[in-house]
Amino acid sequence: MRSSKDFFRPLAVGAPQPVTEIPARPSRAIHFFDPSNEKMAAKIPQMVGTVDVLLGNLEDAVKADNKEAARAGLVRIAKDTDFGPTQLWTRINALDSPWVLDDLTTLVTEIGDKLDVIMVPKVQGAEDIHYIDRILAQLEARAGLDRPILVHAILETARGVANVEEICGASPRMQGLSLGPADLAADRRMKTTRVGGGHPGYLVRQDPDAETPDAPRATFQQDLWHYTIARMVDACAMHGIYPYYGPFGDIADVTACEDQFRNAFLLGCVGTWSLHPKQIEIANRVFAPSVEDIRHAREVVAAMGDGTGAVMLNGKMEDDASLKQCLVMVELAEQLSRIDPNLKAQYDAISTDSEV
Ligand SMILES: CC(=O)SCCNC(=O)CCNC(=O)[C@H](O)C(C)(C)COP(=O)(O)OP(=O)(O)OC[C@H]1O[C@@H](n2cnc3c(N)ncnc32)[C@H](O)[C@@H]1OP(=O)(O)O
Ligand SMILES: CC(=O)C(=O)O
Ligand SMILES: [Mg+2]
Repeated sequence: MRSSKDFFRPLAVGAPQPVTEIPARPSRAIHFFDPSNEKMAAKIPQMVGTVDVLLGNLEDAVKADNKEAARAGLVRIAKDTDFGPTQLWTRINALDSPWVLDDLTTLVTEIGDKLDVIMVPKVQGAEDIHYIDRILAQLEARAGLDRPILVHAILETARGVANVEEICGASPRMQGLSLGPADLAADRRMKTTRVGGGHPGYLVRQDPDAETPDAPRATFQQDLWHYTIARMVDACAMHGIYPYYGPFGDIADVTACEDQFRNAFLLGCVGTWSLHPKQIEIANRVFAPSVEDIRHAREVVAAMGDGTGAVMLNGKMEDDASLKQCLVMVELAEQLSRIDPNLKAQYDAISTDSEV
């Protein structure tokens, strides 16, 4: 175990000072692209400003024969593109793969100054983060970087879920976690073949009626991912880092995608992945508080005065704790307003309404 005094010392001579806090940068959608796919890659410069995070994917979904082309493509895109307010992330190959060492060496030395976050797949425990932490420090020192690259882990093995708290706390670089429902389902030997989302077989059924025991009984589909997302949210909150839903593979089913994203937002996630351009709009809408929620939250803030005691507002009790819930929403709306003029206009219009 590292001494708490050493936790914020660089892990290599000449590496940048570790951060003491992870900045709350809006990241409603982490948009995946394959840098070896020329058609997709050509679209990336035009997507800057339309999405909070662009992620050059090097791992699963990139063919083995294209791994080197994907890495080189990402370097080229990063060098040639001004990302403005949009963050640039990458997902490297797994730590036991033949590609990961070159992924890290090439990306940090060539475009480390452009990369905000490195996503690490199939993280099993703190030892994986310790490995990444040290090698990143060495490479950052070699590249002369002046700020550390942050690390995001995908929760996609049963062991990773069992170790989720230690993963979140393993390094000051830890920025957040995403759910990896496809690999996680396989690793747990779950019996679903879908990439995220629900399953019609995972349900509860209404009790039989005593008078008509043979009458049809309503069923209610349940969320397969509730347990894992809830664990992830608590582990991230405990360590001051950010939880994200992951991929929703049924690109055509925009309704179920929106539902899954909203469940994650309500439970505490700050964003999700987008695999196809049409999922960006869904994520941007869902991972922002609604105008109604902000109107209510501002009313509570105004009614609560110094923030203590209890008041009645529209027939409901509000107190110190509900004020804190409202402040979560108000702060998120303020952060998003700084980068999204449409949302700013919608939230600003509320003040005008209530002043009239
Ligand atoms: C379990 C996991 O690990 S999930 C993470 C890994 N998976 C991924 O990253 C998948 C990323 N997405 C994709 O590969 C693709 O979107 C697919 C394979 C799902 C669908 O691709 P297509 O069949 O080409 O979709 P579609 O025909 O609807 O595409 C429409 C346009 O959007 C483009 N497009 C599709 N996906 C993307 C993307 N992620 N980013 C940018 N552009 C895209 C296509 O190139 C196409 O362009 P065109 O109109 O100029 O021809
Ligand atoms: C997200 C991911 O990598 C998975 O579901 O396996
Ligand atoms: Mg995976």
